[in-house]
Amino acid sequence: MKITIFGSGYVGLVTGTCLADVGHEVVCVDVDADKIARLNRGEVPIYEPGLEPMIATNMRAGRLRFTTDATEAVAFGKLQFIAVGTPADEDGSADLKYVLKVAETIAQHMCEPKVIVDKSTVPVGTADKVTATVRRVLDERGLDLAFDVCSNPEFLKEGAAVQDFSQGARIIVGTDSERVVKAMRECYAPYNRNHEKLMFMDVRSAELTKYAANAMLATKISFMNEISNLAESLGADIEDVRHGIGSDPRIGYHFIYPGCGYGGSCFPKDVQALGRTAADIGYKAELLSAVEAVNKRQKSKLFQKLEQAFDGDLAGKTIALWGLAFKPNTDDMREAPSRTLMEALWAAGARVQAFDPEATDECRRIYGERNDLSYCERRDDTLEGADALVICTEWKAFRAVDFGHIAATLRTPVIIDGRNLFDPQSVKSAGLLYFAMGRGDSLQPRQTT
Ligand SMILES: NC(=O)C1=CN([C@@H]2O[C@H](COP(=O)(O)OP(=O)(O)OC[C@H]3O[C@@H](n4cnc5c(N)ncnc54)[C@H](O)[C@@H]3O)[C@@H](O)[C@H]2O)C=CC1
Ligand SMILES: O=C(O)[C@H]1O[C@H](OP(=O)(O)OP(=O)(O)OC[C@H]2O[C@@H](n3ccc(=O)[nH]c3=O)[C@H](O)[C@@H]2O)[C@H](O)[C@@H](O)[C@@H]1O
Repeated sequence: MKITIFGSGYVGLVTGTCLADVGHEVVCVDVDADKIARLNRGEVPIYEPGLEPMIATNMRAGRLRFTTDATEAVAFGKLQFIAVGTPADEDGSADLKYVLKVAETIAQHMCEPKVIVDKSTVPVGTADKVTATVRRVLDERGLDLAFDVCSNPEFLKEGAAVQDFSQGARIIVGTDSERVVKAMRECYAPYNRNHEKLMFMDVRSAELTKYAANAMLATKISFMNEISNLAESLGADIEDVRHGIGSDPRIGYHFIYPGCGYGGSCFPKDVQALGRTAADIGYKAELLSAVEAVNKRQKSKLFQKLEQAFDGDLAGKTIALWGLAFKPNTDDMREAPSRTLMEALWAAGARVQAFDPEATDECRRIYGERNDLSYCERRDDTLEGADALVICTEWKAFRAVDFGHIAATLRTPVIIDGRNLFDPQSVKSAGLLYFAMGRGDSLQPRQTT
């Protein structure tokens, strides 16, 4: 099947590559000429495990191409995917200007019927806006061409995007058109062999399903962070509590890790956008507001713990920071807790010595070279001359450490662990002070009975 994908970011690039990998012919189009030039040279602009070799294989096989030429791209695909950004607007609603621009572009160039597939995360009612935009431009061109607009939200996670796309739990399609059902069945047939994954529903339900999924996941995290803060004050250990509640199959172990707040390009903006949608129809979405508020508070916890450890005086201190990305296995730093921390530390007159296995270049792109930020080549280089160690991201390479070496190298024996990676007893027995999240007893000997 011939497929065009507008937007070659995390979602567009992964979607296009995976669809080419199962045998479809794919053209990815982007307005970022530099990104397209890099892709055509075989450079992959994002870090995503497994993606680079898959792109290379499918480019060599002639099934995957990259272009900035919208005319060629629109002419190519029977399916025209929209996978461009939907960032938060000033009032928190999703900004649809990129989505509607693509709708306009498709309508300006199409000369035969097309199925337009909205993969970007968009508020309920967006398919109607895309339809109206396409119709307006076709009218301006004096053309009466058939077209369909459907919703096909994406549920992949960064860091596991290829696997999530290829082995996702479900494929949601919102449409009331038999033509779309047929086309989308053909597109996704390679993923639908083991059992039926395609779920067809009306467009509005599909659009809402995406926000409901992200809001539910964000709610789980904020709930756990709330309980974690209670545990901390009550002298309980959130890690024991997590195991205790996760063992109930109605709750489950997945996605209930407390931490230093959720980041990334999606949960923050999507919870906000759903709240905005609710406000627009006069509904006060109190749970969503609480989820956001708890997350905002949680992101400042690491700084507060440092202040606590240093009696409020961080001026002139040097902080070793492990993990810049908003989560492991990505170089994405959008809304990362590390940014909240670094910016607070700089405002307080402290320096940061940071290491991340993949996100250093991204950090340089965001913050550039500055006197109060050193980029370290190796994890343990951050410890040299540092007053404390803070862990922001749970990369695998941070899990096994020599606490004796950390204690001997840091100027002050303090670890602030935003991801609860370590056993408090092991840290403590190396002579380190351990401030974790929601572990009320982490500074005291653990009771064993
Ligand atoms: N990043 C993620 O893990 C996920 C993102 N989503 C949603 O997917 C959408 C895209 O997100 P990302 O891929 O992260 O965004 P991104 O920012 O990584 O990529 C968007 C791309 O679209 C391009 N673009 C903008 N206008 C264009 C136009 N008129 N024509 C062609 N290309 C254009 C940009 O240059 C950029 O390369 C958003 O709505 C997001 O909420 C959904 C699931 C997962
Ligand atoms: O719409 C999207 O863009 C995507 O948003 C999330 O994916 P992503 O943001 O890539 O990453 P997650 O693994 O969900 O993590 C998001 C944030 O939550 C935090 N988190 C996650 C899980 C957990 O138990 N605790 C926790 O604090 C992570 O550290 C991270 O900062 C969803 O998991 C995807 O299903 C969805 O498609």
